Amino acid sequence: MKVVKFGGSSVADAGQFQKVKAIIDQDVNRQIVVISAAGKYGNATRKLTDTLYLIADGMEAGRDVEPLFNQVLARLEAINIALQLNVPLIKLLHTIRHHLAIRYSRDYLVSRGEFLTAHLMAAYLGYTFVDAANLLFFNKAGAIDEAKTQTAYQQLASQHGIVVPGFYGRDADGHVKLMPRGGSDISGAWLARLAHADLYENWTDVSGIKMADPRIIKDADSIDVMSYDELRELTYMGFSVFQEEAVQPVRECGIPTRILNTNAPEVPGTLIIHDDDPANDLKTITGIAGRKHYLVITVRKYQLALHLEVIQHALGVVAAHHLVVDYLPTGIDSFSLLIREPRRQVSVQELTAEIAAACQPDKMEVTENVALIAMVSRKLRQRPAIAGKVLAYLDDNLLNVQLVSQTNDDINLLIGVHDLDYDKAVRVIYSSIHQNFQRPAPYIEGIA
Ligand SMILES: Nc1ncnc2c1ncn2[C@@H]1O[C@H](COP(=O)(O)OP(=O)(O)O)[C@@H](O)[C@H]1O
Ligand SMILES: N[C@@H](CC(=O)OP(=O)(O)O)C(=O)O
Repeated sequence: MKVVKFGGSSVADAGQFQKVKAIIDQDVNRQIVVISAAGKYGNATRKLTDTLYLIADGMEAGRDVEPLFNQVLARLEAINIALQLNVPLIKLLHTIRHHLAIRYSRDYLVSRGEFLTAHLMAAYLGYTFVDAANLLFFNKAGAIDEAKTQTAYQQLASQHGIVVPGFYGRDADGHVKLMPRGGSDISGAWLARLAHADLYENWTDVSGIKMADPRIIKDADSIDVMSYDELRELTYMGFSVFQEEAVQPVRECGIPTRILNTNAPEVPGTLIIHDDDPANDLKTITGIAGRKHYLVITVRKYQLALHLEVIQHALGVVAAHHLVVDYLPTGIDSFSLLIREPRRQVSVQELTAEIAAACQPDKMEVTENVALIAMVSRKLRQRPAIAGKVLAYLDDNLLNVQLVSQTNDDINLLIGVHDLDYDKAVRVIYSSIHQNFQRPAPYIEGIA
């Protein structure tokens, strides 16, 4: 049994729906289908989910959202008509608006993108529509309530030939709750776990995971096989092809995931397997990912090791503002907080002043607009000189490195550069990997 998730790009229009059906028809094991809201592909330049967020913003601000609702209807109706599905979209939308009038909920509204798209797909495949609000339950803490979800899954009339909308479930108070952006990957991973699937197929618009973001490196190599550990690091650092929270449900029960391309289904894509699986190849660097807009605060204090409570105080300040510290590199007399966007709650000046008051440092340095680039591989430990080689290569290309750190598990080498240098640094690092860490003539911008 396979659980198959189709991303928004795979269900963007009637033509994409036809590709999905061909894929389902080709393998009888594809019985549980998770669907995102119609996304971007071809002429469709906006995700349905983004239109729904605009409607939510408009409704909350008291603006006229009629034209946006009409856009939603027109987009889905085009699929309905082209494929002769006879899904009562006008009636469904009417019910949705009735619900919103009685009790407005942003999560409910935005989740209707997957709800309606999945209705269309169920009709097209001849599968049963199963509402995720009756299947995936969250507990009070916002995590999946596994026992309740398992019970709901067991009670399904049929666990074969079903279509489930992704991206949402039901919270402990009985209301629809959205997952983070890209959350249909998470729904699919949970369905795979519930069904004890042999494989979780995640269908998108790229032929597997590339070693680097294809929007920066057009012809980046695909990764054939990688481990969940590596994937987790890379998704955390911005590999947007797979939602980071989708890793754990499948990793824990040893279900492999394959990332596949709906537009080129014959290409094997990327297989993600258990961390200790010997099938993991010996590639030194599996991938490069990154995020921009970090704030780096370095606190210097003589004999820090004897005053570790200083770090606690700094973290207390950051936590009080609900900020996320992704990394915390430490030295003998200093530590750095690598703080991620968004930081709307507090200004940099206020934050710095509060940390100074809490830590009484000898010195503090604050750097804004830092981009972090992670080179991820389980094999870094076996090639200790790589950090030096990459840094030399960056230096040859006149890139100013603001920070270097290697995580303790040796899976992740982290390099910080200015936001403006991000794309170039990714290209340089990618190119250095391709040169097998030799130091050839400096890389020239524009020749990736
Ligand atoms: N390392 C990477 N490998 C493959 N795709 C990546 C990578 N990093 C970013 N992406 C982007 O992720 C996109 C697929 O994710 P997403 O837009 O969520 O698709 P879908 O709508 O199918 O879920 C690709 O089109 C690609 O631009
Ligand atoms: N539609 C939601 C959820 C999702 O998973 O979408 P996609 O599979 O297109 O990334 C979003 O845009 O965030």
